[in-house]
Amino acid sequence: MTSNGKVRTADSRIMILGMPGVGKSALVVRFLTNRFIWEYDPTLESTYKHVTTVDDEQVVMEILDTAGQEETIQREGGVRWADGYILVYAINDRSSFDSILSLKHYLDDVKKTNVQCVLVANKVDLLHERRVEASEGETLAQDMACAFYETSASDGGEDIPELFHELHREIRRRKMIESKGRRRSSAQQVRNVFNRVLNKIGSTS
Ligand SMILES: Nc1nc2c(ncn2[C@@H]2O[C@H](COP(=O)(O)OP(=O)(O)OP(=O)(O)O)[C@@H](O)[C@H]2O)c(=O)[nH]1
Repeated sequence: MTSNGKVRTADSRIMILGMPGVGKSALVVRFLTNRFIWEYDPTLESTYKHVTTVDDEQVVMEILDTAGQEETIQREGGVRWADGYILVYAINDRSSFDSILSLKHYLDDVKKTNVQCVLVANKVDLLHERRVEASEGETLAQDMACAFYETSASDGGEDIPELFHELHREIRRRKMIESKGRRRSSAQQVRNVFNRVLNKIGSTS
């Protein structure tokens, strides 16, 4: 809520994606409540509005937690809505890691740009079941030009707030660059009109 009573719009809209069961809901709940809950309804898609502090600034985040088996059309609506994406796989599920790159290509295609994202390897508490090395996650994150975190929603998850904050920073950077670009192009348009008027005056005098 702002001081004049209006509901503040979100500073960043974040969508969380990954195969079923990798722990997307668990990560969101850990971020929002600092708790771990063992089971969630796998069919639910939920949006949360959350006020938090990033670099001493109060920000409003909207978070869309998707169900892994979502309809394509529903998912595409979420992708268009979001400013940035958290891509999640589980370290004990190789296929969830293998699906990440095509997911990133899908996001780039829908948004027609190289999207802002963070790569998260979840369930690091299950080290004895590891099927994906940390170095593979790091390399993939470098290829996708995004930050990489290995974490566990069930086991502490101290770095979970930081991964949401880092994505927010990336989104903010992108928005600043885009709004500077828009300001520059509208200033240029004014200059063009002005020049045309001057030329016209010059040619008639
Ligand atoms: N050991 C362990 N289990 C986890 C962790 N995170 C989630 N789980 C478990 O993994 C299962 C799936 O977690 P969810 O958070 O529902 O996964 P999801 O990606 O939201 O699943 P869908 O909604 O089906 O797409 C649940 O049984 C969780 O308790 C973790 O960090 N470690």
